[in-house]
Amino acid sequence: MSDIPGIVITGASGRMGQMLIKSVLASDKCRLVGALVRDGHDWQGLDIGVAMGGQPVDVPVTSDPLEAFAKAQAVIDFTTPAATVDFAGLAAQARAVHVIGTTGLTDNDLKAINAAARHAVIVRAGNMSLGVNLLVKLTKQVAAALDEDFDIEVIESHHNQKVDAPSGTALMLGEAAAEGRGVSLNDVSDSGRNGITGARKKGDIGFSAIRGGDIVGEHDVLFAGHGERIVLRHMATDRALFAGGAVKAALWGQDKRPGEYDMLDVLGL
Ligand SMILES: NC(=O)c1ccc[n+]([C@@H]2O[C@H](COP(=O)([O-])OP(=O)(O)OC[C@H]3O[C@@H](n4cnc5c(N)ncnc54)[C@H](O)[C@@H]3O)[C@@H](O)[C@H]2O)c1
Ligand SMILES: O=C(O)C1=N[C@H](C(=O)O)CCC1
Repeated sequence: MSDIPGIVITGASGRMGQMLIKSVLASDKCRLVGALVRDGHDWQGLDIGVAMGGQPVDVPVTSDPLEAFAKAQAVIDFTTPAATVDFAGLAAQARAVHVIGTTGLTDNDLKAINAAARHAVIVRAGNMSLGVNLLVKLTKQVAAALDEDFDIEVIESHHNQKVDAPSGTALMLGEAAAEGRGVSLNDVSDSGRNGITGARKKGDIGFSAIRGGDIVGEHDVLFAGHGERIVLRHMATDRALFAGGAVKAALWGQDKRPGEYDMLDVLGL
């Protein structure tokens, strides 16, 4: 029995799942103890190393979350909102740190996750990269320094398989801009413009989503004034960035009290 934390990766066959498996296997600070896929997936029962086209790593793929989480000190979860809500309850039952990267969560999903965080540590962020979390801080600072003569627009680009919009990152940036301005994002958010929309409403925070090809994730926060524009930009070119942040969060959470945390907590920003 090793004393470094054992980690389960959910959605193991997904884009982020596979990247997370590689990150955990490459780390000497944690070990892989489980790889979870949807029930009926053809990887079930295979060794995860072999399923991913490499050497065996002695971790069979399972579709039983209870069995997998019982062996884990942390669960890293980049799946779908419905799966993540289920996993939040089960990870809390197992007293495992639950790192949530899943985006597209509704207010009801967030309530369920918040309830699970009464019993266990949950770290949730729409983006686990250092760069984006720094951008969140900068966005709040710039929004606080400028008045409503500067229109704020968040523009995001992602690959053509992404299912939610605006992206989790865009919403984090929009929340930060709204906080800087001292308003609630719900009151000023404007996304999905189409048709005769009328002139832009002063004070609104706009969102635009581009989907195409294999774009990993790009975000601009535009502050457009009269005669000048400020653009804060982050461009991700490698998903390893998100996986590295998630593993860091799983380790950080090991000695924390139950509650809901984010990457600003983990990174000390
Ligand atoms: N927070 C971040 O830094 C960050 C970074 C990248 C992606 N994401 C988010 O992570 C999520 C996944 O992204 P992706 O590109 O890997 O998607 P993906 O579709 O490639 O992977 C999702 C995987 O989850 C699996 N899954 C669904 N329900 C499941 C269940 N009940 N049990 C086990 N597995 C289940 C699917 O089979 C799939 O393999 C999205 O919400 C995305 O926006 C967040
Ligand atoms: O590929 C995705 O999906 C991504 N999702 C996150 C988001 O919604 O912001 C982070 C970037 C990649």
